[in-house]
Amino acid sequence: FSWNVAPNPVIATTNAADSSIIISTCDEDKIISSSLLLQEHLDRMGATRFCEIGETKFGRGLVATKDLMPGETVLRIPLSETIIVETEQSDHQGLIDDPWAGKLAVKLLERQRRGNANKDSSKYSDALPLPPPTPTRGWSVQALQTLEDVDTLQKIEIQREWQNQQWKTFGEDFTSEDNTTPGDHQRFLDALDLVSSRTIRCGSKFMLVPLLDMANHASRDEGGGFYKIIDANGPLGTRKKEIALKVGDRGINVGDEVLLDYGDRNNDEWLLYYGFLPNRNSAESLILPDSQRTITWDDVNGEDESLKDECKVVLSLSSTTLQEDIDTLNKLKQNKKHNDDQMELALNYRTARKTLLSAVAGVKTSSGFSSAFLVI
Ligand SMILES: C[S@@+](CC[C@H](N)C(=O)[O-])C[C@H]1O[C@@H](n2cnc3c(N)ncnc32)[C@H](O)[C@@H]1O
Repeated sequence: FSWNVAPNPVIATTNAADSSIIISTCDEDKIISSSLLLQEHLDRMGATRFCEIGETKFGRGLVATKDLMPGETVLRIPLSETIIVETEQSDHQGLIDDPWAGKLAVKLLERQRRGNANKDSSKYSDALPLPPPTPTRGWSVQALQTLEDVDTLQKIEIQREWQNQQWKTFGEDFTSEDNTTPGDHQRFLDALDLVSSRTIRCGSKFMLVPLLDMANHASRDEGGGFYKIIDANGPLGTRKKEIALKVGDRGINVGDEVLLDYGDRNNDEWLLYYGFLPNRNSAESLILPDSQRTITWDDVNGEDESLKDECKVVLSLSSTTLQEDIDTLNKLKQNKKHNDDQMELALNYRTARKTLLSAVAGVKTSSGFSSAFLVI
């Protein structure tokens, strides 16, 4: 089990930075109070939890309220509180015509709309944060150029097309009750971005799970947990299905952040769907532009000289060295201004890419690639 959804190649034609975000509010206090209302609502609906919403080093997250051993359950949410789309294409990921994301986005927006009449319906959507800062959401030209990779720019474009396709296919479902109003398109794209960064998958079920989806990511090695659907006792001797979040191999102490392993994916996918990059990504892979060969960390210390040479050529095409990029990134972090997030993410992406290229090429930098991963 894992956060095993590589959402479809995704993206957007409108510039999100220029348009108002409608699905969630920018007002942090409001998100916090809505989160607490959601937590209380779930308690009333029979959730079991040994964690609570809290501020963590990754922003909002879940914090343990007691010590827990590896494999213990930290959170159980009744399946009736989740938003589910069933798909037959359970073995395929990233298919451009795979409809689960658009369908989930519509369901999410419907819940929000129903909230006007029934407050419980919108408790989940009210507590959602802004969509993550993926490159399709109004990145500056400078930030996009900083990625320094034509293939990545192409993927961003494909994702944009995919998002618009989803709007064409599912937008009508969402607007059928009234006519399309200004902002509907952006509202749909926001929902799609949220869905793409928060959905978990169990077999053919794609699910938005309140509270569980507030767990931030860490790999299993770094203490990330996992989830599964379980049978639990319901009222009057009945049985009911729940989704359980289980503690990872390191166990958790009270006050620690409860983390979830979202699954292995390369930095392109983290960037495009989640809007962040893990510090260490052992699953990083990239395609060399000339030979179209894929390199991964398994290629480090290999004996294929042509592969090494090609990596050196790719590195030589950049106007900056890895060390220069690391220095720039560190400077940016030290003097961080409000709107530097895109640049930081883009530079992180670029340094991670060059770190892998240097490692496979066998090129040493002063920071040393032998640490295997770039941890800044
Ligand atoms: C499923 S949500 C996790 C909860 C989220 N922080 C919230 O407030 O609802 C996934 C999003 O959380 C953020 N996130 C999760 N894990 C992260 C990590 N290890 N580092 C930085 N951001 C992370 C990213 O914005 C990601 O798109």
